[in-house]
Amino acid sequence: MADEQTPALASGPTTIRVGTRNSPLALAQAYIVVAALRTVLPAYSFPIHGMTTTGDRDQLTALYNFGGKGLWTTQLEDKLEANELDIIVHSLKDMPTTLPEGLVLGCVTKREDPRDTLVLKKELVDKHGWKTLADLPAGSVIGTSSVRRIAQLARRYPSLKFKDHRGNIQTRLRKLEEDPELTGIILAAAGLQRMQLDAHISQFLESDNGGILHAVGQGALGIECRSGDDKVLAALKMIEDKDATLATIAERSLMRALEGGCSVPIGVETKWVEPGQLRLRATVVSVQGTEGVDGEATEPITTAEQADKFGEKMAADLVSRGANKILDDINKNKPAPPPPQ
Ligand SMILES: NCc1[nH]cc(CCC(=O)O)c1CC(=O)O
Repeated sequence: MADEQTPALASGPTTIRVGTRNSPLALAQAYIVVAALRTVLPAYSFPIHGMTTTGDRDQLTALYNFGGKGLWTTQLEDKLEANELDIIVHSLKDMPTTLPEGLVLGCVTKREDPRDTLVLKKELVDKHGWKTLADLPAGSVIGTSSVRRIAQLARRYPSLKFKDHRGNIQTRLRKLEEDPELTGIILAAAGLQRMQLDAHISQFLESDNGGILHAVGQGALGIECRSGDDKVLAALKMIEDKDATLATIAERSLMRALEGGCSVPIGVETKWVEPGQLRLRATVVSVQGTEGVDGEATEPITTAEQADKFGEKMAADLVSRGANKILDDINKNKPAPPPPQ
């Protein structure tokens, strides 16, 4: 955090306009970022503009958007480019690894717990005392639409069944209780924690011993801005978290190098095993969970360039051991997007 304001922050307008999607989670995240900005820039104001995007309205098209071109983000980015907004707050995991020209990832803030969690149907917990995936009988149905989650869970728990499950977090929690077929659902810890819904969590899915790796960027917030906007960049620098930034740079460069969009089954985990020493684990799994290529390495990381190289190196290692075959199969079998309506 800067002790003194840079000249860019000390002069000119004192308003930073904040764009976000309109979902309860996105709004909660925008409030978190605005609260952090207020503590470092108390004289500034941060009006929040919520927007319902195509991705929110049309979940079918969004699902087909394997390439990660960001149906959830382009309309907000148009407003950023048109100077109608100054920053956009995103779940980093929903941000494409390549941004439109002229826009940059201005900062990554302190990361929440990046793990996935299991939320079990209350009635079944009360009746059977189930707590974890290992407690569930064969054939239990887990709701999730994430290929990454399904593929990894199927690999570890081959007797589970999966059912498509979408909507915002509140909707998913409601559908879990209402749908007689479902035993449980998988949700990111971070989203539940940010909305004080973490009492619903039955189990944190661990990464050890062939466990579940989370999505690239999961649990972190990414703030997008114009590349030449010195004032905003200086403000964002003050709320940046260095560890989260370097770790997510490595994760995103791994994904970029594998040309994976948000629906491609790449799981990762980054941990600072000691200060300046980053351990990166990654897995690329086939859609049915029958094949997988795993990687793990620890390197000294203190700069963005090193983090970027680390991710690329891991990607090359995974490819040399067969990850490209899995990704090619996925791209071959990718359904054509539905016609526009
Ligand atoms: N794809 C939706 C999405 N984007 C970010 C989060 C959770 C918050 C985060 O990972 O930062 C979620 C919900 C979920 O996966 O449970």
